[in-house]
Amino acid sequence: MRAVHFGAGNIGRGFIGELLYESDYETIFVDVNEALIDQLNERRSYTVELAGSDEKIDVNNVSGLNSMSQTEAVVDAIVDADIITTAVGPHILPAISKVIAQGLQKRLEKGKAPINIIACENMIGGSEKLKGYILGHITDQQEAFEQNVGFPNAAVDRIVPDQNNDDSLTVKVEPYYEWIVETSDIKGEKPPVHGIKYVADLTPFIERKLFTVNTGHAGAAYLGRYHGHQTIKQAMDNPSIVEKVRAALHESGAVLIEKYNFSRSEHHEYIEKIIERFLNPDLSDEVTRVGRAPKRKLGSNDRLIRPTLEYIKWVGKDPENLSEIIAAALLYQDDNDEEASALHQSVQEKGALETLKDIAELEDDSRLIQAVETRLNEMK
Ligand SMILES: NC(=O)c1ccc[n+]([C@@H]2O[C@H](COP(=O)([O-])OP(=O)(O)OC[C@H]3O[C@@H](n4cnc5c(N)ncnc54)[C@H](O)[C@@H]3O)[C@@H](O)[C@H]2O)c1
Ligand SMILES: O=P(O)(O)OC[C@@H](O)[C@@H](O)[C@H](O)[C@H](O)CO
Repeated sequence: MRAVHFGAGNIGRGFIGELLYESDYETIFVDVNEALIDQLNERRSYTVELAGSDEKIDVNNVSGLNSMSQTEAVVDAIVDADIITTAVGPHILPAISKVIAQGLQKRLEKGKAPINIIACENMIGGSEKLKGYILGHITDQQEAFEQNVGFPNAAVDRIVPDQNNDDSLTVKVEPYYEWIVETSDIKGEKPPVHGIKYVADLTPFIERKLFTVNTGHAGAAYLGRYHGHQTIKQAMDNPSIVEKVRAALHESGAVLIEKYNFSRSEHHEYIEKIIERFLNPDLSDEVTRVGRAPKRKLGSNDRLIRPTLEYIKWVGKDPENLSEIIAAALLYQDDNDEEASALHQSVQEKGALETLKDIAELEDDSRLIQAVETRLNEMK
């Protein structure tokens, strides 16, 4: 079987590539990083190391293509693929949609078997979103497209920090992982990938993941940066930060428990397990990686604003800890991060609250704005 995977970065190589290999796929990684692509083609193999153990997995049968300069080859790879996956970042999905559309169109012309495209990005409805971008490039055969191309939404969870290994293809990852895929939009057979858990309704799973793992992670990153810490572990070793992150996860958790009828004790165990993962002594994860793209993270449907608005709506109390994380996100600075620079400039020009209202599409008198204002005043 053949997989075409867009994005040979941390999660692409360190998670999706590993599971595809273990499921007998040959994987063609499509990326824009020439050096990485050359190395994949030279060696056809790389290693995944499980942090905290001696276990190493050699991932074989891999190669690389450039999504910008080798479009014809990418199109042909898509024609012969059995599955397509992505892990490029939500903002890159529009950029890869045209070449995917060309490949799919050619598949349809040749009457190939149905195929599924799974976006493994940290967002709600990622595959569906990608489908929207791809549809913008599908000029004919729309009906065949709808019948033969599935875009099942997914939730992926494994912490893969930026890498700093002697071997530049090696990826060190945490042993834990979860890959959940919704069955409702699958076309043809469910892709036989070891490690995927198929569910009929992804909503509770993606919300639990995004509003616990990623809400807590963002909390550690933004509060960590505010207090001068460099890594997530250092931030979480600060007793005041770990308590605020835990309390924020109990705020988002109160909503999740209520909405999805999760067992309270199991959800509290889930929170503690995540805090333990953030404290992993065998991984070094920079707050700048976890805090990257803060404008995206302050979006209305993302890990900070959605759970805070829902806490106000469902629980009716002051979202004390979630709003402190949002305040810290508004004060976040990283000159090497385009979104962080734009955010900082906007905060300087029109103030933190106006910036938040714009990014998160909130009203002046919103309780969330008032809560964040209180926290900002306390933090000054
Ligand atoms: N790292 C994690 O812990 C983790 C865990 C779960 C989900 N994710 C999600 O996975 C996605 C990727 O994250 P990551 O941490 O692997 O980032 P990354 O930066 O390590 O990898 C992204 C890769 O995409 C490539 N890319 C950029 N533009 C491209 C284009 N036009 N065509 C093809 N490739 C392109 C980059 O060169 C890079 O290799 C994000 O949506 C992230 O939220 C990450
Ligand atoms: O990838 P982002 O930028 O959406 O979020 C940063 C981290 O929180 C994220 O990559 C986690 O490591 C991952 O979601 C764990 O499963």
